[in-house]
Amino acid sequence: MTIYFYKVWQPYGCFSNFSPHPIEIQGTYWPTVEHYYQAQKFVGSEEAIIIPSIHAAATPEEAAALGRCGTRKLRYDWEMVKTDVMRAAVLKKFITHTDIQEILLVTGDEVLVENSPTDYFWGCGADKTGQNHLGKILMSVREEIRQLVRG
Ligand SMILES: Nc1nc(O)c(N)c(N[C@@H]2O[C@H](COP(=O)(O)O)[C@@H](O)[C@H]2O)n1
Repeated sequence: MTIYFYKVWQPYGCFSNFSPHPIEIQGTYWPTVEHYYQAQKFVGSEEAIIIPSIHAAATPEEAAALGRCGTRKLRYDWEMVKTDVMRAAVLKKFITHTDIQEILLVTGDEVLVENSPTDYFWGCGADKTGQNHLGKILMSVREEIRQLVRG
């Protein structure tokens, strides 16, 4: 059975990058994966001045709105690095928070799908044909943590 998730308040909401699970990466604490991911779009770019505002955003929705502002230029290599950036953040989230790690592990080998009606890259999109990269990352993180737990 495929497990669909999207909004934080829906079933499996802890799989959303908007869930309130802080992560620490290279000595900096980020309130959510979404805060971290949106900020990384500008690392080393001429728009890097926006990073502290994204970090301080009161909600992941606000962080996403800042990062998605169409007039800001993203770092030149963003398309090449964005899935690695996301995977590192999602792995950190599920290693740090053992309560949701358990929820992830209990999904066994089920297919996980971000049921975004608009996102055909991270999610499956409105017609379910999207690439579902977030779901794929979660499944690969699940496998990596399984190996770590088994030792
Ligand atoms: N708008 C929105 N609301 C949510 O609750 C979501 N989980 C998402 N999806 C996330 O949006 C991020 C992609 O952002 P960019 O389009 O690359 O700026 C990614 O974290 C998705 O999982 N969207």
